[in-house]
Amino acid sequence: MTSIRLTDVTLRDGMHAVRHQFSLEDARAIAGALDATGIDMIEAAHGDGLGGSSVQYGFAKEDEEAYLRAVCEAAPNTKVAALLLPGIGTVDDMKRAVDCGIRVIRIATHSTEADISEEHIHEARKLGLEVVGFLMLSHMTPTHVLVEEAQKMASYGAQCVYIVDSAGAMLMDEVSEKVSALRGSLPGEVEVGFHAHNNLGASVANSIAAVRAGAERIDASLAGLGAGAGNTPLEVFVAACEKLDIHTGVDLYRAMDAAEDIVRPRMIRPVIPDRDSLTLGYAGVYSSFLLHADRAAKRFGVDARDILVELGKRRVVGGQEDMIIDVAFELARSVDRRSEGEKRT
Ligand SMILES: C[C@H](O)CC(=O)C(=O)O
Ligand SMILES: [Mn+2]
Repeated sequence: MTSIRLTDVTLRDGMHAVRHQFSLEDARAIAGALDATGIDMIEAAHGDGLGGSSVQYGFAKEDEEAYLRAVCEAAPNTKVAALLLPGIGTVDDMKRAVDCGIRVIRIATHSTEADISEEHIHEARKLGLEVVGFLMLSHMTPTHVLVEEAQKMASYGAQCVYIVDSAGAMLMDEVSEKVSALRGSLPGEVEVGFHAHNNLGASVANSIAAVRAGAERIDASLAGLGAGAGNTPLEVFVAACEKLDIHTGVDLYRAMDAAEDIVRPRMIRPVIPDRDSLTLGYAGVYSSFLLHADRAAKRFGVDARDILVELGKRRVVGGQEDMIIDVAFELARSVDRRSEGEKRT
């Protein structure tokens, strides 16, 4: 039987889907329900990681430390992790998170920029944290480059490196190719992880493909709550794993109940591949751009899909959120110019 470890991201990636507005009470309820499932790890933070609460990424409802303390208290049997994107979060943010009780840090960079994780990984190891490297928008990066980037993270001290399908743009063959290349080239003691988004409706199948290709850790979230069309739904993935004899250590019924009774009532929109979130996967765009693009589309009177397709063509990456407004503005201006031209003829 294959055994894997799951990390739940409802209280971090799921934050994007609720505009970072979970209350402390929401966090406690979700963390407590997850703790009861027996899951290995829970990630909690602003959707864009430590220090993410800002004009650029959207203000969170609660103070970061209060939020982390609430999750650690409500989930005493589960390791709590935080995400940190160098440039958004700092080493001081990480130290404060350690004081709140986190035991794991996941350091995220664009999939060709592992070198900016070196200092943070070193500092995290000095603090005694378990360290995971998180290579975002992995679909944009050829496999041999991804392998080099993962090797850099491992050489800095990461104990696990994730392939992150931030755009939900990958399908099973690509997942298998990338995961098995990492598994074949990293030292045996460095685990390989996979983080999916469901924009093409393939998150569960992709996560199973990752396990079959050698991934030891998989991310999931209750009811799939996450950016875009969400992440791999935890309860669905656990059920699929049971059928395939893959051991996760998660209690299926408790996960189903937590998804249904605790998370679904807290959703502010259905987390499904609808026309806009599907376009993220189709165009290969960062899932957390979805709500920003929806807002820009309304403001400038254009179709959010046109914004997302143009962002995909420009290969825009995380941190370039301001481009969403630029593109929406340009699209609106070209529509205005066309209608001016039509009036003249
Ligand atoms: C900051 C992003 O939301 C990290 C992530 O979950 C992804 O890239 O996917
Ligand atoms: Mn994600």
